[in-house]
Amino acid sequence: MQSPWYNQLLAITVVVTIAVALWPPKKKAFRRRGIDPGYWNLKVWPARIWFLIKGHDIVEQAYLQEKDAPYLLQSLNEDALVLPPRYLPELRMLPSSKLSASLALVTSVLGQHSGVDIILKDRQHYDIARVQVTKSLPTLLPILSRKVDSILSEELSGCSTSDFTPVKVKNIVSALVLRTTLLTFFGPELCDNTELQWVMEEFTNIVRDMAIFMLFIPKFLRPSMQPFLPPTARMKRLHAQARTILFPTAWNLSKKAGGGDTVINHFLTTSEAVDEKEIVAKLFVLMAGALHTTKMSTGHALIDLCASPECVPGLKTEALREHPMHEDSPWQVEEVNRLKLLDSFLKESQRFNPPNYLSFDRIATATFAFQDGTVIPEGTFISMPAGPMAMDPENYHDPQKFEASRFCGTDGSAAAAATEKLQRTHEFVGTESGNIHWGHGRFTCPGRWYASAIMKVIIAQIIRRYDVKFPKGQEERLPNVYLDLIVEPNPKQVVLFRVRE
Ligand code: HEM
Repeated sequence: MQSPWYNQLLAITVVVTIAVALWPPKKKAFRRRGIDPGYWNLKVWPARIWFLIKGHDIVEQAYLQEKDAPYLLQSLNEDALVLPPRYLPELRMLPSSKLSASLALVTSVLGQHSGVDIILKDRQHYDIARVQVTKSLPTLLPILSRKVDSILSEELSGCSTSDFTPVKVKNIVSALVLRTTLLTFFGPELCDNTELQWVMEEFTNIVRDMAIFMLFIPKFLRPSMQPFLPPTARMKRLHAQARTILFPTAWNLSKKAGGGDTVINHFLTTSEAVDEKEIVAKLFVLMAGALHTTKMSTGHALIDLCASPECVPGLKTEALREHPMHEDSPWQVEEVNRLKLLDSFLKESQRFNPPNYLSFDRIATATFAFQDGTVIPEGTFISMPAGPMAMDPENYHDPQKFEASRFCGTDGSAAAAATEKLQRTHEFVGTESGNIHWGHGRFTCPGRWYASAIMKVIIAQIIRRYDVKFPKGQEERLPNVYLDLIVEPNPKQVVLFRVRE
């Protein structure tokens, strides 16, 4: 007769063997790039750090070596499945019941711990950016145009027609984008409120700090630890501060604006019951998304003006044709829409400096299979290699060459002659094969018409009013800063400004 110890040992061995067999590394079918976090994620930290330092190179190399093969990549938080572009047509047809962009956004910043998950409640933030903000552009843009002018005059008050004045790109772009965005969100009374400016920028810092804390805490402990972490208290105070600034005045402001084309007013008027806490939470997330991306893209564009001085005369001629120098009236939306060369320049700048090297982030909310049989299990975080796609000769002729007129022909006439559909893909907001910098499909950035319009006004006004160039001895852009996959303009970059005669 066998001893009870023998039976127990046998039972334990069987259970462990089954557990190991049923618990292989996640999504084993796909090749892995970067460092494998290994069984039970034992090597997850080396994998995360490697991604932080080398994420950009890993994605680039993977595309060059095997662009049609999906691969797994341990990013800072989630384990992402990077899919090749050939799956895009199928992915864009999938219903929102199978793919979620908002959930991917929340997951990527561990936003369930910092309140970013408010965007999962409904689509109010998305609809306001897409519908109300875009519809308000004809009335909003002239107001923003005047604001751009006054910010430029303030920030460049030391500039003259005789000498060039050095200005940090980061500072001027930050002032322009932050204050115009606050004007759009809260109206003229609040856009220059420095406390509100600080509050709105601080939100992103706290979300980042919370995510960093959480990475060090095992998943199952996170919800119980969250209330005791320093970012939680900071976030609570920040929300309270925002409500104090915004809510005594919000209704009055909206009434004063005569129906109110501010984002806060759109939230108030489209909410069934006004819940200040919820509105502030949604405003924070929308503002954070709008600010960071628009600042980066505008910074890149300003630097590209200096890096490609040969494209400035054409852009200047176009801007002066649509808005002659003697006119001190603000830009109108129809005039901005006619800036086709500027559209093309901004698209080319974005092609070279995408906001993120991976785009089209989604979470599979149900298991599905592609036509080739590849199965994407529920819960998979998927992405696409936006950066390398934009530099693929299959998508763009001579992709390494910066061609300001690539999307419209040298004088803009090609775009004018093209069909309406073609014209639309040639706009900055348009997407063509190889371009997923605004995302793709049914969740494409809903704020892109607004972002494009304000960026065009900023760059067109700089071109009309100033000569810009790099400091003496600098011919090329300082290298971009890659923090994992985010492509930031170099924070040290300085541009010289001189008032045009
Ligand atoms: C140059 C500036 C901008 C860039 C490059 C950009 C890019 C993007 C990208 C890539 C996405 C993800 C789309 C997808 O995965 O299909 C996105 C989503 C979004 N963007 Fe933008 N964006 C910009 C400006 C703005 C602005 C100014 C607003 C608001 C007025 C805005 C509001 C949103 C919203 C609400 C989402 C959806 C978030 C969600 O999934 O819930 N964006 N944007």
